[in-house]
Amino acid sequence: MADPAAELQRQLQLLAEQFRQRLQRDLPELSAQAEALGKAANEAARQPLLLAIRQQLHKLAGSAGTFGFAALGEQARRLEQQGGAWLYAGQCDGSQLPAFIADLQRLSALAGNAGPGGSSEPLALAFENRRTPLDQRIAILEEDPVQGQSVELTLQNFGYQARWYASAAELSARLAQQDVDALIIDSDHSAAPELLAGRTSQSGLPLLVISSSNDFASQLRAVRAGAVGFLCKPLNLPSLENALQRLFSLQQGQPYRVLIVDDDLELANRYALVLRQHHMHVQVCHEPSTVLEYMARFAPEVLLLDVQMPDCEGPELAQIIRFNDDWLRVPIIYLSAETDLSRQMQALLRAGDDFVTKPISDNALITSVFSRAQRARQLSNALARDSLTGLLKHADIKEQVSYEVARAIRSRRPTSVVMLDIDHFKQVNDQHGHPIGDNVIRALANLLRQRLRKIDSLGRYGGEEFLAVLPDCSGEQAQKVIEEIRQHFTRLTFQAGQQQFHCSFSAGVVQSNGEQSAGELLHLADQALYAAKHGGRNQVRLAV
Ligand SMILES: Nc1nc2c(ncn2[C@@H]2O[C@H](COP(=O)(O)OP(=O)(O)OP(=O)(O)O)[C@@H](O)[C@H]2O)c(=O)[nH]1
Repeated sequence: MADPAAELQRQLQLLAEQFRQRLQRDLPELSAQAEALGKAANEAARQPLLLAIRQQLHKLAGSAGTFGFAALGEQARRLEQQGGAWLYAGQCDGSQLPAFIADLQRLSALAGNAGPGGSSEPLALAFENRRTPLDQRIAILEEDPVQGQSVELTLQNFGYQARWYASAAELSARLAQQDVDALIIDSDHSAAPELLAGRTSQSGLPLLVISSSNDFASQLRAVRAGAVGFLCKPLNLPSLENALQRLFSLQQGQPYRVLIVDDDLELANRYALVLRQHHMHVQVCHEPSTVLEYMARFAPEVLLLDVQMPDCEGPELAQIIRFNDDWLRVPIIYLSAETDLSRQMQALLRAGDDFVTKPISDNALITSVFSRAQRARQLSNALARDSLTGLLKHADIKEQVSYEVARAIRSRRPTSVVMLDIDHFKQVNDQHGHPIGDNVIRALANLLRQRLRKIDSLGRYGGEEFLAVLPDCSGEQAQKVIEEIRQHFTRLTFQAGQQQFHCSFSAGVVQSNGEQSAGELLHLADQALYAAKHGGRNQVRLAV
C-alpha cells in the first residue's frame, strides 16, 4: 500500500500544479486588463475594468498563499485594497494609476517560485486510540471500598472493563503496563493531590476527576491535571458514563461531515484533501445554486462558505440556509479573503458563525473545522438524545420506525420492531432508590447498543421501556438476538450499598409483512410485550 504521507504530498503537488497552470492562464489575462485600464479614455470606461481586476485580485489574494505563492498573494491583496478604494471613491487616483498598472503586469514575475504551500506538520488529534466500547479499560482510584466497588461494578454493567484500586501503588503498577484507556481519580484519595499535581494536560491518558467539593479551585486543579471530566459527589454514575462516552466517541466516532462551498475549484479541492487526511468526510459544491441539494443529501455538520462568489454571495447563501429550521444547528464558517473587519462583521450579522481569513494554514483550517464540528455534534446529540441513556428520544425513535417500515415496504426486505420493558422496575426504585434504578436503565441501554448492529435504531420509548427497529432482520432472527441480550442482562449484578440484586426484562417482537403501517407494527409489538409480561415476564415473545 502507498505511504499515506507520500500520497498526500503527491496529491498536494498535483493541486499546486493545477493552480500554477491556472496562473499561467489568469495572470496574462490580468495583465491585458491592466493594459486596457491604462488606455481607457475616461473614468466611466475605467470603473468596470477596475471591478473585474479587483475580483481577480481578490481570488488570488485568498488562494495564492495556500499553494505556496506567498509573495504573489500578498501583492495581490495590496493591489486589491488599492483598487477597492478607487472603486469605493468612484474614481482612480491618476498619479498612482501607472504604478498600479505596472505592478499588475509584474505579478507574473512573482508566480515563478512557489514555496511548500500550506503547512504539512501533522496535527495531534485523538484518533490513535480506537478500541470498541466493550473492551475499553478503565482504572479507578478510590479509597472508599463501597464506592470503589460500586463504580467498578456499575461500569462493568455498562460494558467497560473497569478495575478499582484502593492504593496508589497498585494503580501505578497497573498504569506501568500501559493497558488502560481512561483513568478515574477520586481527588479525596490521600494520594490524589500528589498524583494530580504530577500530571499535566499533556499527560496522555484521559482523566476524569471525582470530588467532594465543587468549588472553582478544585475544578481548576482538575483542568491543570488534564482532566476531561469533573464529577461531584454524590456520584451520579450515568453522568460519569456520559463523560466517558463523550471521550470515547470523540476518539472513535464517525467522521465529521463537512461541506465546502467555493467557486474556486483548486482551492476547494485542496481544503477538501487536507480535511480528508484528518478523517473528515468532505464534499465540495462549486455552484451556490445547488447547495440546498447538498444540504439535504449530505447533511453536513459544518459548512465552509466562500464570501464572494459570482451568482450569490456567501452571506446570502447563509441566510437561505438559515430559512430552513432543520439546518439551524449547522455551524457556518466563512472562508474568505475578506480582511476588512467591518465587512466581516456585517456578514456575521446577516448569518454565519465564524470568519476565517484566506490564506489559512492547513492546521488552522483543521482546528477551526474540527472544533466547530465537535461542538455541533455534541449539541445535536444533547438535543436529540435522551440524557440518561444517550439513545434516541420517544419522538425520534418513532420517526425512525416509520422511516424503516416505509423502506421495508419499498425494498420488500424483512424488518423487525422490538418493544422491551424492564420487569418490576417500580420495585427496584422503591427498594433501592431512583439513582440505582437509573443505573439499571443505563446498563440495559448500553447492552442493547453494544449488541445491536450499527444499522439498527434504538430509542428510549418511555421510563423503563425501549424501542428498536432492526432492518433486514426477520422476526426469528430478532427474537434470537434479543433473547441473548435478555440472558446476558439477567446475569448482571447490580449493587445498592451493601446489597446486590438482579433484573430482567420482557420483550415483544414483530416482523413487518410489508403491508402494515408503523403504527400497526408498534401495536403488535406492544401486544407481544404484554403477552410476555402476562406469561411470567423475563422472556421474549414473537407476535403471531
Ligand atoms: N429510576 C428511574 N425510574 C423510572 C424512570 N422512568 C420511569 N421510572 C419508573 O419506572 C416504574 C415503572 O413501573 P410500572 O410501569 O408500574 O411497571 P413495573 O414495575 O416495571 O412492572 P412490570 O412492567 O409490570 O413488570 C415507575 O416506578 C416509574 O417511576 C427513570 O428515568 N428512572
